Amino acid sequence: MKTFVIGIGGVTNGGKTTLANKLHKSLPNCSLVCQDDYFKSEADVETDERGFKMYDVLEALNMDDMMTTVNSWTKHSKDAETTRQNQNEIPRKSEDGVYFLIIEGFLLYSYMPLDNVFNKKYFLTIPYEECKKRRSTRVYEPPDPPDYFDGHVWPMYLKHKDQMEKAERGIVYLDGTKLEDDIYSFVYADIRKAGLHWGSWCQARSVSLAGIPLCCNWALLQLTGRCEERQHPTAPHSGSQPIPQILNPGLLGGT
Ligand SMILES: Nc1ncnc2c1ncn2[C@@H]1O[C@H](COP(=O)(O)OP(=O)(O)OP(=O)(O)O)[C@@H](O)[C@H]1O
Ligand SMILES: NC(=O)c1ccc[n+]([C@@H]2O[C@H](CO)[C@@H](O)[C@H]2O)c1
Repeated sequence: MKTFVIGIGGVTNGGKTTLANKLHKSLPNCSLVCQDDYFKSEADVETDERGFKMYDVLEALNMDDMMTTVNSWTKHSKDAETTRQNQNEIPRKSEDGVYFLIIEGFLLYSYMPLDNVFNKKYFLTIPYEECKKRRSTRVYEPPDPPDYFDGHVWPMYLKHKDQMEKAERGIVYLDGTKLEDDIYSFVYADIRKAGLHWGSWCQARSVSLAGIPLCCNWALLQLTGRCEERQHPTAPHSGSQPIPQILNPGLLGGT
């Protein structure tokens, strides 16, 4: 089984959906899960002391349902591969045989059950002013009440980003003010680059699935010197030091 799970996280209006849709169209055998599809109904979302509906926290989302979807995709990919092998189909080139899953959302990297699912994590950032401007053109259901951006959305984003950075686990930051096509081309090339070492990568993943801690795979990859993939087998509790990844400084987000 060859699967590759891509996280497209980031700030509200950072361009996650735009990027995820482009990748979804261009990657073969690719599925897409959008976190926004798992919001609870308005009545089930808590209200804070100022009267703001607290949409920008994990509790506003049915994350268990989202995980069920992700796990079901993993199972289906596995079943599809088994069926193909049972039918003695000619094995395709390794890259062709990969099943891609894109998970897109604004609160991906502080939700622990998803953490080991990702093979590659991207995070789009845009500055406060740009974010506020883009958000003001959007109409959510329910629409943002006055002062919602400053009173709830942006503070929750900063909190989430802070938590994420404290536990940095191989996230590639993207500057969401760059041209849409440039961001897409960079990410697409980065994913293809990861695919170049597909064989060893899949081996590492199946070892982890067999129950050996991911940190062992991490060590294995370091020993074999496959630097490009160091960030993949992320081990949140392994105690290993985060390895900064600077693939394309021009696209790095700094906000
Ligand atoms: N690279 C870009 N440069 C300028 N504008 C962009 C860029 N990418 C997306 N946009 C615009 O920003 C707005 C938000 O984009 P998009 O819906 O992709 O963001 P998002 O992160 O999915 O937002 P949210 O999750 O909050 O709904 C849209 O109007 C989109 O056209
Ligand atoms: N989709 C929804 O139900 C909903 C309702 C109200 C607000 N939001 C906003 O969506 C963004 C994530 O894409 C968050 O910033 C929410 O505030 C979504």
